[in-house]
Amino acid sequence: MLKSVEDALNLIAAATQPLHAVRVPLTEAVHCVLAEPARAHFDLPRFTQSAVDGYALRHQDLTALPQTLPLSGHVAAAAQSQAPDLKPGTAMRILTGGMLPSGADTVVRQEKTRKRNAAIDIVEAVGPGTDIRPQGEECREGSVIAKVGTLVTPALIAPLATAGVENVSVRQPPRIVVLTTGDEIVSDGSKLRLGQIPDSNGPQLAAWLTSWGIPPLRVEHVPDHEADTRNALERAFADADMVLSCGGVSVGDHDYVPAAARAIGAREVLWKVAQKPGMPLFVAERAGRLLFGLPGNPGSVLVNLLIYVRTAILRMQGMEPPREWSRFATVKGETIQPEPTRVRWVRGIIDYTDDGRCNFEALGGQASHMLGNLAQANALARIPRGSTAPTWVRWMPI
Ligand SMILES: Nc1nc2c(c(=O)[nH]1)N[C@H]1C(S)=C(S)[C@@H](COP(=O)(O)OP(=O)(O)OC[C@H]3O[C@@H](n4cnc5c(N)ncnc54)[C@H](O)[C@@H]3O)O[C@H]1N2
Ligand code: MOO
Repeated sequence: MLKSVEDALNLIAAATQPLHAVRVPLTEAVHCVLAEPARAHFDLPRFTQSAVDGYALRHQDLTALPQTLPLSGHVAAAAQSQAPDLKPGTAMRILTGGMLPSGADTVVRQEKTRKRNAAIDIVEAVGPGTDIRPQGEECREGSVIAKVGTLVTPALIAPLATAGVENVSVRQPPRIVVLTTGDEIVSDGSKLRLGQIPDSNGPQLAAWLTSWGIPPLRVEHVPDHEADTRNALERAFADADMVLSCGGVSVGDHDYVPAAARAIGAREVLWKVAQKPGMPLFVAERAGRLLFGLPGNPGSVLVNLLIYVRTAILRMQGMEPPREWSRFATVKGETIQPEPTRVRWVRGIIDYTDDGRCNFEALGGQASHMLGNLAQANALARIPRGSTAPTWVRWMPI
C-alpha cells in the first residue's frame, strides 16, 4: 500500500532526532541551527555616541544663531584612556561613532557649522539630543538576538558579531554518506562502454548537500551485488548520521537496498509513496541513523531529496522545516494533468507580472529519467491527485 505524501513526511519526522549540540566560532556557523539562544554580550550601542561627524555640546549653550563656541577637545571613534569630559560653554570635535563626552547632550553635524581657528560658529538650529545614539537604544546586555532553532544565515552574522558573540551553540550538522548503485553507472570518468551511462545522481546529491553547508563525507559507488550492498550500508551507517543511496529500491533483479538494509538490522520506516516521480522511495532507521533509499531515476532523486531528505536534515539540525508549500501561483501555459491516485511533482518556471502576480508554467520533459529542463526550471510545483487540471498550484523554489 502506497503511503500518502503527508504520511511519509510524518513517519520520517517521527524517526528523526535532533543531533547533539556543539560550540563553533561564529564564522563557521553559517548553515547551522542554534541549539541555545544567542544573547547580546553588552548593551547596543555599547556606549552613548555620535551618529555624525560634528561637534558635541550642551544644548543650553545655544542661545543665539550664529552661536560661537570655543573648541575644547577632539573625540575620535577609537579606544579612550578615559571617558571624555566637556567643559561648560565649549564644544568638542567628535567623529561618527565617537564616545559622547560627559556633559554633552547634543551633536551638531559639521554641515550646520562654520569653522574658525579654535572655535566654531553654529549657523543652523538643532534640537536637544540631536544625532546621538544612546547606550542600549537597540537592546540591553543579555537580550536574545536569535532564538533556539534559528538557521544561521549570512544575514545573522553581523547582528551577532556586533553584539560581541564570538561563538555559538549549534546542532552538529548531519554527517552524510552517499552511495550510488548500478553496474551501468560510471562515476570515475572512465570511457563509457556500450550500455553504460555517467553518474548524475552522485554529483547532483553532492552539489545540493554542499549548497546546504553539508558536503557528504564521501560518494561511493557500490556494485550490483547483495553482499557489496550490505557491506557498503554497514560501513555507511558506522560513519554517518544519514545515508543516501540511489537506485536499487524497485523490484528489479538487482534491487538489493531494502533487503540489505533489513539484513543489517535497519527498521523499515516506509517503502513507496503515492507520488510521481519518486514512488519507490525506501526509508529505514538504525540506532537513530536514517537511510534514504532514493529511487535511481535522477528526477526521482531530486524530488525525494528536496521534499523528504531536506526536511529530515533540518530536523536533525534542530529546526522545524519551513512551510515551503505556502507559496501559491496561477497556472499559465499548458494545462497540467494530475494523476488520479498520486501527487505529481512538476518542474517549471515561476515568474511575476508587473502588478506582482505569480505565475507557474510547467516545462516539457517531466519524465523521471529526464533532467534537461532543470537548466530553465526555478520551481517545483505540487499537483494534488485528482482529475481536474489545477488553475493554481503550491510551489517551492529550486
Ligand atoms: N516493474 C517495475 N519497474 C519499475 C518500477 C516498478 O514499480 N515496477 N518503478 C519504476 C520507478 S518509478 C523507478 S523511479 C525506478 C526506480 O528503480 P531503482 O531505484 O531500483 O533504480 P535503478 O533501477 O537502479 O535505476 C533506475 C534508473 O535510474 C538510472 N540511474 C541509477 N543510478 C543512477 C546514477 N547514479 N546516475 C544516473 N542515472 C542513474 C538507472 O540507469 C536506471 O535507468 O524503477 C522503475 N521500474
Ligand atoms: O517514481 Mo519513478 O521516479 O517515476 O521513475
